[in-house]
Amino acid sequence: MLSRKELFKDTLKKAAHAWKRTVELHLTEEEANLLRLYIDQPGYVDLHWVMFVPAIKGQGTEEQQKKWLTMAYKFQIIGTYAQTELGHGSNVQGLETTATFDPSTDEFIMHSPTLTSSKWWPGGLGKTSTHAVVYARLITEGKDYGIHGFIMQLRSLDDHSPLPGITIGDIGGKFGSGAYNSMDNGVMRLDHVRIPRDQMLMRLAQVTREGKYVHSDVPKQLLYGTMVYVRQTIVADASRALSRAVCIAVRYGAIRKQFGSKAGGPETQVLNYKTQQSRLFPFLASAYAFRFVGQWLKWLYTDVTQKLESKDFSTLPEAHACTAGLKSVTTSATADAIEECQKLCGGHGYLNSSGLPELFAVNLPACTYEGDNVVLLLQVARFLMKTVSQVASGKQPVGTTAYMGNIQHLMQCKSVVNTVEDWLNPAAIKEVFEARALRMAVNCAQNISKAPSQEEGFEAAVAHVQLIIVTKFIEKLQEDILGHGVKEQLQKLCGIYALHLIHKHLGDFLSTGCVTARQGSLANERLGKLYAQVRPNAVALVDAFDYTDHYLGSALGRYDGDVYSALYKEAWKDPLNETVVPDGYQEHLRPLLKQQLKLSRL
Ligand SMILES: CCCCCCCCCC/C=C\CCCCCCCCCC(=O)SCCNC(=O)CCNC(=O)[C@H](O)C(C)(C)COP(=O)(O)OP(=O)(O)OC[C@H]1O[C@@H](n2cnc3c(N)ncnc32)[C@H](O)[C@@H]1OP(=O)(O)O
Ligand SMILES: Cc1cc2nc3c(=O)[nH]c(=O)nc-3n(C[C@H](O)[C@H](O)[C@H](O)COP(=O)(O)OP(=O)(O)OC[C@H]3O[C@@H](n4cnc5c(N)ncnc54)[C@H](O)[C@@H]3O)c2cc1C
Repeated sequence: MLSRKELFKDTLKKAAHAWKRTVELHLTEEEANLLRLYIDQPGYVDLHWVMFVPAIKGQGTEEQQKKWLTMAYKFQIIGTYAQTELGHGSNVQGLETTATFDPSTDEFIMHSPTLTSSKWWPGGLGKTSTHAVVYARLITEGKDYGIHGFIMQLRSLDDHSPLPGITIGDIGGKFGSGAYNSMDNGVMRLDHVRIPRDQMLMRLAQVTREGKYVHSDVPKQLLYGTMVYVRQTIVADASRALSRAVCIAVRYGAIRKQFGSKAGGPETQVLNYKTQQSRLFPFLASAYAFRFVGQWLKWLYTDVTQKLESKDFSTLPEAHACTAGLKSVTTSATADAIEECQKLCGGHGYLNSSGLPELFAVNLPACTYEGDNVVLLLQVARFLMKTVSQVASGKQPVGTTAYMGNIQHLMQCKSVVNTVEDWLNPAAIKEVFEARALRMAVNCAQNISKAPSQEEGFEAAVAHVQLIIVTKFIEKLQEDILGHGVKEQLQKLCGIYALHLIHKHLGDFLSTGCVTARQGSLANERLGKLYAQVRPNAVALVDAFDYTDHYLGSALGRYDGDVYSALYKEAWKDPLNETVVPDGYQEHLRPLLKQQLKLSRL
């Protein structure tokens, strides 16, 4: 119900309070991040911690880190990540902003040469940030060395006004009434703004006092390292958002009743309808699947970071492919699922008080930010094509592509599934997913060799990423899982996750010969049985997410199920209900009604 200005100020207030508590309670960086989650409104702090600080950590020298991170940790400065421009987003190499070295003053001149080079979108840039890591083309000795990161002060630390040569503002309202409108995504034009040479982030490359460009011995892809880090955190965000939506839809489905009453008896809970289960339970399974793969991805990222510190860059391509692919698949599935959860809740799901419209609006842009999902899947495809060609030349693949080493078997194997029960076997499931992913990648590599096209491989990338998610779910079930019967429930959800993908992508499985039509139909039969088995525990499985009513923010998803009185109470809070006769009655309704009445009496 807040206006844009009120919403923005409310976010500033909450973020400031969280910061105060962080200091008072001496929270670690990880704990502070968790606390920030409960602000639950996008705001400048997200960019400060999730992008500004990691960019300096990953791309700054030790000296630069000491100087800037000390200030950033104490919130003496607030930073953002200014990469995207009005005319350029996905194609980072196409950015136009320039950083031209001037040896006479030992400074870089930061400039926006065109309208399309205006920085556009960075969160917190519009009204809040005092500093930014700005990405620009480095030009020295008359040569363009491509994109590099620079730390720039944007606003005065005394009165917050923009520094000379910097034009800065908010880019305007966004999708939905609340959602991302709490964030001041910004626009910035630079008019020959000078910054000291040592504000170029110099871990990857340096410019000497004389203006000579020197590249370090680290791969230039580390320039994109911040994006790898954030994509990994976005997978965890997606699983959280999806579990919130599913929690609302499952709990409401157990309360809502329609049809089916016999002789005046109670109607049927909509959650008992098979159509409702087949639409909703795959999302329940996905919420668990994304959580487990998110935990694994966090481990992978930590592992890669440790290797990078000891100058082992070998796992960087895999980390890029995994983070890009999983960010893409999980955020797309989550946005689609939240939208479907609204429909699963019928008309009430469309009310803001259901919590679903806000959840959708705030998570939808995750399909775009931090790399458009299609563009990222094409990066995965590129990685797969390289791996296929390495396998062809005898190299043994490792990590998430290790299955490709089993090429002889996987290219010709036939699924062992013969009965409905066989689809309970994790090894049988894994094999068909591996065979499908490999066959699609190999087909794609063959097509590309005939008619090279960058866009080939999208589907193969999806198949590979789905295999990763299924595999990590199966591996999770091999761990010790506490709690009576918990493992059995998770096994059912794992089955639902995998088999619903077989159902959804049956065309791929059939056309690659991984599954026969009969096996596809057995998978559907198994799926129907699993839905029925999960039904009695569905509410417990969403209660297990352990969300408070306050955090869930939904009249439909209340823990106590007292949905109708909550909806009724929420309706009366609407500003339209502040008066019985609405504003505007005197000017617009009354004259009209009176006139029509007069006419009818003539
Ligand atoms: C705020 C959240 C709201 C939630 C609601 C409330 C809850 C609050 C809780 C908050 C909690 C957490 C908050 C999380 C907040 C997230 C906020 C995010 C805000 C968004 C920020 C942004 O969007 S920043 C801008 C992002 N931009 C992009 O991602 C651009 C995408 N484009 C690219 O990355 C590149 O252009 C490209 C990879 C597509 C192409 O690069 P290039 O032109 O160089 O070409 P190549 O394809 O030739 O690649 C060259 C080689 O480099 C390899 N590569 C590419 N990328 C990487 C990488 N990242 N790492 C390693 N290697 C990489 C590529 O594979 C090629 O290798 P070879 O094949 O070996 O040559
Ligand atoms: C809420 C939000 C917050 C953001 N925060 C920040 C921030 O803090 N800092 C920052 O720097 N940026 C930020 N961004 C910008 C974001 O990173 C870009 O929007 C994103 O990288 C996509 O780029 P684009 O908008 O240029 O889309 P485009 O690349 O123009 O995409 C348009 C369409 O073209 C398609 N397409 C593009 N290239 C290809 C290709 N090669 N093959 C096939 N299809 C293609 C895409 O799939 C898409 O459908 C934010 C964006 C949003 C929405």
